[in-house]
Amino acid sequence: MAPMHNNGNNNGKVTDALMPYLQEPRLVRELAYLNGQWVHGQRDLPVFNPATNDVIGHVPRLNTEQAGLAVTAAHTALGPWRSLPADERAALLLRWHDLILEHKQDLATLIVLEQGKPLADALGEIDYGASFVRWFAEEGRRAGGDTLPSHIPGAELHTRREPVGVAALITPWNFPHAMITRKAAAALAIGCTVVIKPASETPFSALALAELAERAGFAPGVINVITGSGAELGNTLCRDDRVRALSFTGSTAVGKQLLAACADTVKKCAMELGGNAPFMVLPDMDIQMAARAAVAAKFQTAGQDCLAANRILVPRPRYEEFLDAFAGEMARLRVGNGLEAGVTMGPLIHRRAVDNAQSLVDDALAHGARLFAGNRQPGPGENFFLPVLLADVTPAMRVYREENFCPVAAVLAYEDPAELLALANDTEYGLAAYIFGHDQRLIRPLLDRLEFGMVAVNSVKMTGHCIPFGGIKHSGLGREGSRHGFDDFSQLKYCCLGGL
Ligand SMILES: NC(=O)c1ccc[n+]([C@@H]2O[C@H](COP(=O)([O-])OP(=O)(O)OC[C@H]3O[C@@H](n4cnc5c(N)ncnc54)[C@H](O)[C@@H]3O)[C@@H](O)[C@H]2O)c1
Ligand SMILES: N[C@@H](CC=O)C(=O)O
Repeated sequence: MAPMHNNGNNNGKVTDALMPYLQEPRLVRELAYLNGQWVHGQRDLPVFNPATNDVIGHVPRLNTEQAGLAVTAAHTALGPWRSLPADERAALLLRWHDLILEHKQDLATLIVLEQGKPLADALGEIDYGASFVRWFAEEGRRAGGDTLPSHIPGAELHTRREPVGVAALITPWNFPHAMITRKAAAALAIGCTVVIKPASETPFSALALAELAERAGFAPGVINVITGSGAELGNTLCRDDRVRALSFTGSTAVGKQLLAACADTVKKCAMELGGNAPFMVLPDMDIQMAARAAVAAKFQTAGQDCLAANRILVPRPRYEEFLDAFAGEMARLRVGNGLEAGVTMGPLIHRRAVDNAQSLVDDALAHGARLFAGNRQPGPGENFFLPVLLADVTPAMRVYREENFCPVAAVLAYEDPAELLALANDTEYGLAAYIFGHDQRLIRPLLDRLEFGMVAVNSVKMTGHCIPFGGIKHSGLGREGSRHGFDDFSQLKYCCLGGL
């Protein structure tokens, strides 16, 4: 299709591949956003559409000096921003929220083009992302401290909740919009300024958010978006003493490196890391309903979701019945380009992810798993991997131990409640767990003993602006969303006002 628009904002470069799809091409920025200016790097990085492998545009590969300049901008903007009345910060956030929803269709289309998920899911992500902006705008007006009963005669004791300072936000590619707003809205509402480093695979969603923030009227330096190598820029942000908080969402391996890099400057660190969720089917559960829920919980975002149901645990007497039902539900998934009507599962993010999926299946089959359903036909493009159902998975297999992050479902049978709990907790991860069933005598003890930060009973959906999203063990530190979302971006100051 011939391009309809020229956004003309990128020094002669035009993202021809994106233009035909957008109502407002100016949302696509191929420059980084630093101190209220759109800036170049010395080199560029290509951005690919995972469904076609076409290059859809370029963004600057900023160097470490430019990352430092972004921190300087955020540091300079901090004083005026934190001094604004909370109502004024809230008003700006609400304007940003309204602009996001006004441009929902374009923002969702951008997600599909750079991330691959189906358009309906991308539209849902924009609603989800915007909900954090509204929530924190409102909560920021109520985020105060406490007055304490005094133990010192004549003294007045109170605490204030103050912004921690400049916050670095490093985000992944699987939710390129919502993982930014969930952090940025909390940080900004409480009075921090931010430097955002989106994943190199999906920078356009982040830059579109910066464009809308500029239109909303945020002052220069309050919101900065830097693009380039994760390792180079991430390391610079972690080592800069002016950055007082790091909020990271991504893999456990990278999170551990960043935690170590932050030790020297003793930053507040929020870590939203990987998961390996158990999906527990109880003996009294309707099997067809359980299978439908398990397919939804496993294949969302083509399995590239931190909440994906990775280890599906089924009572031995209902095992084969469940496998049949799951295979039937899985067959209804329609794999293809996320822009095509009716597609329910898109491509994986890149070829490396496809190779990893294949190697997980090969490893499981070599260790005795059964390929129950799914096939080895190629998908509709290089980065596609068709859904696979593996039965008879064991703890010896990589697909059980690792966060598999692909459309491979692993099912195991359990004999009794003790084995169910032991299998569910048998992972270094501790993000989310699902229980499907009705028997309270089984559910209550599981709620007590499951080692996960979030547990959903009879619900695939568990996320939202008002809940404290987060994991334990190697899945992370801290919570996002809810009133707890402020904790990693704020610190208490205790004041003792003596009577003299
Ligand atoms: N817990 C959550 O809320 C949550 C949400 C979404 C994704 N995730 C996790 O994210 C992972 C998938 O995302 P990903 O592949 O983008 O993760 P990743 O760890 O590879 O990358 C995340 C971010 O870190 C940057 N980065 C990569 N290497 C770096 C380094 N050495 N130093 C500094 N920064 C670096 C990347 O550019 C990106 O911006 C999965 O593990 C998934 O579970 C967790
Ligand atoms: N699905 C999660 C993000 C994890 O990948 C969410 O809902 O926030």
